[in-house]
Amino acid sequence: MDRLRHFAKSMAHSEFHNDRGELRIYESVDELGTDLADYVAELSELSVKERGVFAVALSGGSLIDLLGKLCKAPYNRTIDWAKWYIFWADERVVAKNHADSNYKLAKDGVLSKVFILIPLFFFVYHYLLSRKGEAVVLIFFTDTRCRHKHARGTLLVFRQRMDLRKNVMTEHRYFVALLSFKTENAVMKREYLPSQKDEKERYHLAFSVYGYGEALSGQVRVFTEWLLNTRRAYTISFKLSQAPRTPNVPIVPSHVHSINDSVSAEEAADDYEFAIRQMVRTRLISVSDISDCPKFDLILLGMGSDGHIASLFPNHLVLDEKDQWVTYITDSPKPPPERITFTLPVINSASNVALVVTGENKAQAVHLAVDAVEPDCQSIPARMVQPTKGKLVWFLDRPAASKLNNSQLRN
Ligand SMILES: O=C1O[C@H](COP(=O)(O)O)[C@@H](O)[C@H](O)[C@H]1O
Repeated sequence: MDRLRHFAKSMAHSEFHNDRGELRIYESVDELGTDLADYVAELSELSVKERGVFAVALSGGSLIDLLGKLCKAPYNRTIDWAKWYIFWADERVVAKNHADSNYKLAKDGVLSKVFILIPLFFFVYHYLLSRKGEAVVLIFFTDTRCRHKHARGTLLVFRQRMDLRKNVMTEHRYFVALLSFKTENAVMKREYLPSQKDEKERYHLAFSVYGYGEALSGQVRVFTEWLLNTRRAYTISFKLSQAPRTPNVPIVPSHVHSINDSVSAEEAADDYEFAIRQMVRTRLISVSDISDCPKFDLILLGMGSDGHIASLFPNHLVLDEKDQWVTYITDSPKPPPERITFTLPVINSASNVALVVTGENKAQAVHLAVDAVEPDCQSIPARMVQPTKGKLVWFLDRPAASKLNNSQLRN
């Protein structure tokens, strides 16, 4: 199976190594997205095994779309999302709900598909842990205002997450059903519930969940009690506006570290560095044994057509910053002007850095960043990404690789 996967993977892209790291070149953006998700998932697994957590820094731009496969099967089930700590390698100093915010981009593209199930999942999971050996019924309600396929998707993911925790679940008999609140549908679907009265009585708890505002939750509870013939029903309700559009995977909201958007760029950079220092102190982020810099398990970078990475632009003074971990600029050549950014020492202290670049408009910058060319290319920020001890991997599609010197890499 593994050999097959390896074969399939090696067919999908060409892989080369030079002193600029590992270059992976893909025939299509879709293949790139699949391999990128695989790569992130493998690093996450490794890091969770070694350190118990995975500290990852994201960028904005086209990278977020390319990370989209992480929210889909199999990664939504197999990745231990609860162990992820998420940061931004750069951020625009705008409100979190502003169209230019890198946080918003990641939230809409990836993280919003991860938030909503958390309270429910962890609540139920911890409840189950405390009721060892007892039988439990979980009922997911939906109604016509909730689109059923999404409710079913959520149910499916929930069930899979529970099944993944086999060591806990073997302690229980549990049962999951999806019902519609509309009475006629509920009656129709009663076959999903334990049928015998004595069977019913063995289930002591009902969670009725999904898509309701406060006003309806009481009715749902009464209905649940009636169905289960028990007074120990428990109801959790979500407002319809919070209903997820796709099945979710659980990232813990407090593990998502976005910038303070209500202060100046300078203060936001200081605050962000302070937050990272706290995490280094508790070793949620490792520390480099060469510098005193944080050692992220993975930093994911995009690259602009001018060769900028994070918010480090060509010929900008902050490229020389050696002391700060996070710095700020107020004169970004690409709008918006105010940004915060990881500095090069932090990027180069990471255990892994991925540079993800697609499109022909970036081919010249890729050539200048990767190939051995004239000295003035030294000022291309992407060329300055040289992890001291870590590993650098370039994910390129064919058009982005089309100006590389080595003809094997171009075709
Ligand atoms: O402004 C930025 O641009 C770069 C590159 O973006 P892309 O859309 O050309 O991929 C991005 O990596 C960075 O995070 C962002 O702030």
